Amino acid sequence: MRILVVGAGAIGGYFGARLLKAGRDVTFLVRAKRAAQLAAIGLIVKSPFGDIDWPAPPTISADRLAKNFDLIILSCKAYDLDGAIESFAPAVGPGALILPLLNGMRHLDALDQSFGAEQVLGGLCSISTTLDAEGRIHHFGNFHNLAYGARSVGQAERVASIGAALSNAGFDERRSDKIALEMWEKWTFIAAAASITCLMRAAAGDIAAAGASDLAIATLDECAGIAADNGYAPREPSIIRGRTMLTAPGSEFVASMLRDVERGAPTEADHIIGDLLQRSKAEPDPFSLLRIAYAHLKAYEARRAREAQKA
Ligand SMILES: NC(=O)C1=CN([C@@H]2O[C@H](COP(=O)(O)OP(=O)(O)OC[C@H]3O[C@@H](n4cnc5c(N)ncnc54)[C@H](OP(=O)(O)O)[C@@H]3O)[C@@H](O)[C@H]2O)C=CC1
Ligand SMILES: CC(C)(CO)C(=O)C(=O)O
Repeated sequence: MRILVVGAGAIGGYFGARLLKAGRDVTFLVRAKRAAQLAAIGLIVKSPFGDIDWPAPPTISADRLAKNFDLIILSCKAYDLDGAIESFAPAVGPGALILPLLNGMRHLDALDQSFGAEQVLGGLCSISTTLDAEGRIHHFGNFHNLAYGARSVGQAERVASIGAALSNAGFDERRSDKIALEMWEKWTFIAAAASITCLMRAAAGDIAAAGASDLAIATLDECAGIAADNGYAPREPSIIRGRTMLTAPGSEFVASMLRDVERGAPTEADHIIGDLLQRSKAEPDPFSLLRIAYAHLKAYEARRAREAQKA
């Protein structure tokens, strides 16, 4: 099975490297800067599950793509989605399946519109990774899960065909028969985690130390309420897991969005928090924690844009 990984960043680079190491046929679609980095230092992953140092991994640029890939793993940030769709479109033949790993849900609409819903799977990953300035991928924590699944009955048979390509590759992989619900559960958690850790500019354990874990729980409950009102009430175990992660004393857990803010990078605030807020069916509350977190991130982005214009 020929796999195209779109973006060799923190997520695409991590799972792509594990797949390469497991002997799978992987090519990374990259832009010029990342291509140069990979050619110079290779694909480097630092992980508690074992480091990878893969010299000159297979890469391709958008202008050289042909329709000879079976699986396209999409791992760009949401704000790059339109450009990424344009870039990898030449690789999408009638038999290809697209597996997006972005947080949130709205990307599915854009992908369905461009390629047809029958080619777009549901997918998510739970992992904490970041790309440093030199292009190395750092994996934190002790989880690296990837879940995928059919979004319609028509996809069920085709989705089974990618199991062998993703399994036994050095990360936890799972086919889900409730992928839409799992994506909403992940979205609920990441929206709350990004909101509270960005708002506090602190890790879960620091928020607990400040005696503010109740705010983390209130944010999670607000997100879960929106999911429920949209027909995807998170199941009890996912809520308990979320509460535990967001309130654990001493925990260094932060959402990747806080790492983006701390290095002055753009954020996925619109995709992860703004879109969830927009789907709220409750009476608007001007002082909702989610709204305050979103305003905080939009103010950060406004300042970032203003300062970039001056520079
Ligand atoms: N990091 C994490 O811990 C987690 C992240 N996620 C989600 O995964 C998604 C990806 O995040 P992450 O990997 O952290 O982001 P990164 O910014 O680390 O990586 C994204 C990569 O996509 C590349 N890219 C964007 N557009 C294109 C294009 N047109 N062609 C080729 N490459 C392109 C970027 O390349 P370039 O260098 O050229 O800009 C970049 O390397 C997000 O939705 C995030 O929310 C989910 C779970 C955990
Ligand atoms: C919450 C976490 C670490 C889980 O994968 C994540 O998705 C993120 O920080 O972007």
